[in-house]
Amino acid sequence: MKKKLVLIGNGMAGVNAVEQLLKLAPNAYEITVFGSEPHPNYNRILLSSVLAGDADIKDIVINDWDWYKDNGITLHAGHTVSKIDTARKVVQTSSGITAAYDDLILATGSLPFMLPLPGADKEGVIAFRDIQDCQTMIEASKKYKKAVVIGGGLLGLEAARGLRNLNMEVSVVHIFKYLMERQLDETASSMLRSELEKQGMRFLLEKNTDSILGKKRVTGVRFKDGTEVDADLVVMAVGIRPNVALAKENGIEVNRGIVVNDYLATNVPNVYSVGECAEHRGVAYGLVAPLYEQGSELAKRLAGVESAGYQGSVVSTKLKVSGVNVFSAGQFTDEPGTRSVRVQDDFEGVYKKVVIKDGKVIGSVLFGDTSDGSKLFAMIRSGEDVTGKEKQVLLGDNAGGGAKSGLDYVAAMANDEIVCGCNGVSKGAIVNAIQEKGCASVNDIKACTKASGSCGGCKPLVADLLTLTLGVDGVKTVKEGICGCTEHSRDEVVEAIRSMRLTTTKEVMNVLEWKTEEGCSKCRPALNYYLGMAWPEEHEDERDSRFVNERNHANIQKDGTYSVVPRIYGGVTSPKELKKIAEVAEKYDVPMVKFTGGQRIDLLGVKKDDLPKMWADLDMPSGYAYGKALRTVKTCVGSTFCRFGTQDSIAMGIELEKRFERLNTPAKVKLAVSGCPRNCAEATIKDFGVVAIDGGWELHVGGNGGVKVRATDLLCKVKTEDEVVEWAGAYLQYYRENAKWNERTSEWVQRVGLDTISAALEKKEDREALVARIEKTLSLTTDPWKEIIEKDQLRATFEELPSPELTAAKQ
Ligand SMILES: Cc1cc2nc3c(=O)[nH]c(=O)nc-3n(C[C@H](O)[C@H](O)[C@H](O)COP(=O)(O)OP(=O)(O)OC[C@H]3O[C@@H](n4cnc5c(N)ncnc54)[C@H](O)[C@@H]3O)c2cc1C
Ligand SMILES: NC(=O)c1ccc[n+]([C@@H]2O[C@H](COP(=O)([O-])OP(=O)(O)OC[C@H]3O[C@@H](n4cnc5c(N)ncnc54)[C@H](O)[C@@H]3O)[C@@H](O)[C@H]2O)c1
Ligand code: SF4
Ligand code: FES
Repeated sequence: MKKKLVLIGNGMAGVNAVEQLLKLAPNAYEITVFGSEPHPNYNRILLSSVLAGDADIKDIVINDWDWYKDNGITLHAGHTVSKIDTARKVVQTSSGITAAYDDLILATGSLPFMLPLPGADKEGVIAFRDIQDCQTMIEASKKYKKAVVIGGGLLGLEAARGLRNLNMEVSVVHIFKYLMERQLDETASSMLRSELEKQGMRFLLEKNTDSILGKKRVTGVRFKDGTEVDADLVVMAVGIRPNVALAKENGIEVNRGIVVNDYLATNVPNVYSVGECAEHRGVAYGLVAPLYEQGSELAKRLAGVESAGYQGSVVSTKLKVSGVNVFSAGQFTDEPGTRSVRVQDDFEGVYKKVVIKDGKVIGSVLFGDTSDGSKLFAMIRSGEDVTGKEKQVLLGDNAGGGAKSGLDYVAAMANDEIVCGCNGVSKGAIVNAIQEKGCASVNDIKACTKASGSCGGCKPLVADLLTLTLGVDGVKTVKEGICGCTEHSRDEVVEAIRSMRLTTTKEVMNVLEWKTEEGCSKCRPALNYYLGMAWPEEHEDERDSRFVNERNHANIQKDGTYSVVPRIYGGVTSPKELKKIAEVAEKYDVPMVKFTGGQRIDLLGVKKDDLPKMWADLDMPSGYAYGKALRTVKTCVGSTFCRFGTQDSIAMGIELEKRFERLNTPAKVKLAVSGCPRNCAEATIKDFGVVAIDGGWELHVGGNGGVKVRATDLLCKVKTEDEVVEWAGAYLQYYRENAKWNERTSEWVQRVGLDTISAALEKKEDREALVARIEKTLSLTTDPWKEIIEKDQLRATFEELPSPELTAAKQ
């Protein structure tokens, strides 16, 4: 008869131990699992990705409901064990379910630490630990604007990034002067802070929280120094505590965590513990890699496989915030007896530090370029002697001597050594996937073994293993599908549209065998754009494939109202135009009239059914403030009035705006023209910036003043106004034809490189061909609001009344 195994805690550590046990001894136990959360086992690590909008809840399930059934496991999800009778070997849930065991695993994880502040029980004060918390944040972001995250550690910063992606204003409160002080030194921490500030996060450092303000729901946070910050949502990310209450109440020895020996056994016979709740040699871990190592040892023990037992783990961390590469491992601070090698490149934003003691690498911090992370981590764990080649550890062979390459490292790894700590995948499992299952790219390996699918820190090692096993030529260059509905890349899709003359999204989906019938919110607008770009005459814009703002030709606001932004060429208006705008604002009771950063006037708080009437009364062109299109052309006063001006920037700005208005582009496009190098129109943070110089103009490209600030690259200098217009047209069309949908010029220029763009535009005949194509497209555009006003059926969608045709059809 099978023995009975009960697992309390359906989380990452406990279920991983069961998975490993099933591999070693599939028939040894009848298994019962209890989990408080009403979900199957999921990857908690990826909650950060769910919050950031990069993954769905369904994508993060590790073992679905069927897995339990297929392995004969009884799962009680949504049930909390409240009692363990260690004498009778029975557990009981608060809902009354009982289960007898021969062996019991406690894997109850941790509880987020909630600061015991006055007001901490208010609505809107939460932790970030499980699916429920994640959903609460996503819901809150739909209604509220201001989030405060308390704690500038890994969790706090990942929460902050996610909340920024949800369009919330985020302030991170941290008790120390430096962020992530448990993982980074001051230099790396300062670099991290300035990078995150560029992403729009605000930091309140050295702040000790005093209380949470508000009546029923939180409205703010007060600090001990008397200052306050507004908040509609407060996320506490100030650390975790092992969840030990159940063990303690039932006579199992507990210190900070549940005390276990090298075989993960507690002081009570047949009771084991793994995961964040367990304390081994005085350490309770908070990262998955060590928990999986514990699981592996426990599985061996339960399966009767001899082993040396668990010896403790060295840990490494990687912050999962897109656009920021941070790695930390081992002991990274300088102590007596340690020496370190550092490299700092402020131009590239790179910092690397390796700490060495007694000839061995004992710790490392990397910022900006973390590609050496896995290699350094392997060195820390192996304790290899690097005496005499300390510099090569960081600088590679350029520093002389013979430090090992990444390939040497993976070659030297033992087969059972873990490559992907997040998913507990060994070198042997990866090599097996390559040799036996035909995996030939990092993506294949991810799909097959899960390695590299969580924090991504092991990707370089996985790539090295591929090269080692298959040779450079055998590794598949990975093409990324434009979304989950297809494996076809942007270039393949555009090529198919062109070569097969596909003109509707349905055709594209059929011909390229889309996996879903209707596509998704990512591919449908992208296809609609590519089709319009390739076939401006033949393709009919598919309104339903556009986002709500573009469908309605107005920006939806957080309260469900819209904004109206008429075009004001070059930011130049007249008393007559201003009077008209004022009259319309009064007539429709517009609650707010505001100047935008792009030199125009925003009428905010407009009801949907007033939109067509207001546009009819305004009789001005749409400013496309809502679209992936040319937005504004900002100008300074230039030589007309300014004593420094060398050229007429206003006339140039108006010329460009009139020429390119209504142009559909992969992502929004902003232009600016400055009348002299003082650059008052801030042309060097625009998608296309024009700066007047003595005897001509400088043309700048790829700038961005938004979340990721980027200064432009200088494309070229030209002499005449006509040349400015020609280059602008050629550049915009080249961008339209080559960028991915939703890719800003700042990202595109970095991806394809300025040299490629310069080469494509260098020859006059190439520029003229591009200009001819952009002019064709422009000649086919019409003002959307004029069209809506004129067409009853379109107007009816705004007035929320059935259109005359529909009414007639029903009668
Ligand atoms: C947002 C986020 C991002 C993270 N990112 C990373 C990362 O990038 N890298 C990394 O290494 N780590 C990361 N971590 C930490 C990692 O997720 C944890 O170390 C890991 O999940 C701990 O696993 P565990 O099984 O010990 O605990 P848990 O995953 O917490 O599982 C314990 C489970 O037991 C259940 N339980 C508790 N008591 C009972 C009871 N009495 N009866 C029944 N069920 C019970 C709990 O509800 C829970 O579901 C992250 C954590 C979070 C929250
Ligand atoms: N990428 C990753 O590896 C990753 C991501 C998220 C979470 N995690 C893990 O999840 C667990 C929880 O993460 P965490 O960041 O909450 O824990 P943590 O203990 O690593 O960091 C908490 C941070 O909050 C700060 N803090 C403490 N009290 C504060 C206060 N009163 N006001 C402001 N700041 C305060 C601390 O100085 C510390 O930097 C950890 O085990 C962590 O390793 C890991
Ligand atoms: S950029 Fe030069 S010309 Fe334009 S306003 Fe500034 S100083 Fe005057
Ligand atoms: S180590 Fe995190 S995904 Fe592999």
